[in-house]
Amino acid sequence: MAQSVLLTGAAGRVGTAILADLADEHEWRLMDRDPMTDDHPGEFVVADITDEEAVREAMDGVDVVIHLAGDPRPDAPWDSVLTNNIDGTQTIFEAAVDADVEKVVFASSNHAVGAYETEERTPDLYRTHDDYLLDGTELPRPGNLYGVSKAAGESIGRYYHDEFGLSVACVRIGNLTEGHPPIDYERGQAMWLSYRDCAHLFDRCIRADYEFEIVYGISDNDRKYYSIERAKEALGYEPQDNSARHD
Ligand SMILES: NC(=O)C1=CN([C@@H]2O[C@H](COP(=O)(O)OP(=O)(O)OC[C@H]3O[C@@H](n4cnc5c(N)ncnc54)[C@H](O)[C@@H]3O)[C@@H](O)[C@H]2O)C=CC1
Ligand SMILES: O=C1O[C@H](COP(=O)(O)O)[C@@H](O)[C@H](O)[C@H]1O
Repeated sequence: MAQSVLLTGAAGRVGTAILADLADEHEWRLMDRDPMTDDHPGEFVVADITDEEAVREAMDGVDVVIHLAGDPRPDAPWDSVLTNNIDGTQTIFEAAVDADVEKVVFASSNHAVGAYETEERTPDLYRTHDDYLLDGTELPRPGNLYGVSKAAGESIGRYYHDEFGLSVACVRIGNLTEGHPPIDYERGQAMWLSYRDCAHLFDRCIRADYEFEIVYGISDNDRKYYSIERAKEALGYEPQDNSARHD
């Protein structure tokens, strides 16, 4: 069934991948601090996610929030991730509870667990012969302040689930690259997420029933150190792409 979905950070790369395949699948309300120049479905709200009043207005009548807005730079400074990724995310969750939203899907990141990639484990970790696998049950282990902000976002989601019963899915997105896996970048190839698998995974997050989930958002790459089993089991994720099938 089509859902009414608020998509924050709609003008960015992940938002673009989602809307490319799902524009006609749901009723969209899009939010970003930058206006969107391309054609887009639904209403577009130009607002910052730290603007509580604007967020509350945008949340009215919404079933599901996909929360992408934030500073995506792995080297982002603390003041930016504190404002955009941590404070902004808390504002979104608080407003979602007050608006009786059913589900919030949070764009987490591989960088929430980046420090598992120790010197001893890499680069073997990025290759098919290595069987080391993170499955989403491990503790966060960020390798930068951006990763800290994503781990904080997951904890904020856990709190709003436990305290208020909101359904929450945290997707630890790998490396979203359009058309083909990253070139000459083993780490990126192991965590590649194609545009169509990205759209499909977020569609499953909109449609599936769950309580609180942390899943990895990558394609079905031969080389992988993130398990996609939980995304398959809990959400019905069926990826079609694999970085090993590209040159
Ligand atoms: N692209 C990727 O491979 C990955 C992305 N992610 C996460 O997915 C989300 C989306 O990332 P991308 O689309 O790649 O980034 P992007 O930079 O292309 O898009 C982010 C969008 O959010 C908006 N935004 C940022 N701060 C905002 C604020 N305070 N209020 C309103 N809008 C704001 C920006 O204007 C931008 O349009 C981010 O949270 C990022 O951390 C996580 C892992 C990998
Ligand atoms: O969280 C993110 O991760 C991807 C992949 O990380 P990288 O350090 O291997 O580039 C990154 O491209 C994206 O910008 C970021 O938001």
